[in-house]
Amino acid sequence: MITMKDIIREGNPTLRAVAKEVALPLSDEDIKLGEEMMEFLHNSQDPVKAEELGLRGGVGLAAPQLDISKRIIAVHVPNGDLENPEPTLSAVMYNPKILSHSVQDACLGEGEGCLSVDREVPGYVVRHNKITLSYVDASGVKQKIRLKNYEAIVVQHEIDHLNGVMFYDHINQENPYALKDGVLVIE
Ligand SMILES: Cc1nc(NNC(=O)[C@H](CC2CCCC2)CN(O)CO)c(F)c(N2CCN3CCOC[C@@H]3C2)n1
Ligand code: NI
Repeated sequence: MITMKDIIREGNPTLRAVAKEVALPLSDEDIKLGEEMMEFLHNSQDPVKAEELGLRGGVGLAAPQLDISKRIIAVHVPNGDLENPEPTLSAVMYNPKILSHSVQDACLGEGEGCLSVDREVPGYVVRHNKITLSYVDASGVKQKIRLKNYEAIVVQHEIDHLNGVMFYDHINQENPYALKDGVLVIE
């Protein structure tokens, strides 16, 4: 089971490497890894388990954060409306690829954090508001989906990890809260 000790922190060169595509058909090992990554997200969002296991909350995780330089991400984005238990997006994605994106940009009003970064880095992380994404799912089926707003932000943060990009690479050094016209701030 994945816990915080398995997550590498900034300074580890794997976080700055470009991860390799996984071979198809998916190996049992890669399928098992994806399952463990998703289990981590579920545990991290369960107050009792997160407390028990000392987990920081997570809505996404990328294999390089486990020192595994493979193009695998897991995302589990709960529904904003806590009454509705259905997550808005829950998937393990192999070889995810952004095919196209909106001109419109967006950022989280709260900024971003990262399980591999043990410090607050304030500022807006400007990303694409909408993306069209292809990936291979855990059953080995090629998927093509469109995401927007919060779900699109989460997936872009994870895909950045596959390319050695950290969220703070996007923050404007002069003025971390500088915003060009038309950037959607997602609260
Ligand atoms: C936005 C948010 N980021 C949390 N952490 N950071 C992460 O997930 C990093 C990835 C996210 C940072 C910004 C975009 C992607 C992990 N990253 O480093 C992987 O590369 C949260 F934990 C969180 N939520 C809201 C939903 N809540 C449901 C109940 O359980 C607690 C949970 C907390 N929202
Ligand atoms: Ni991260």
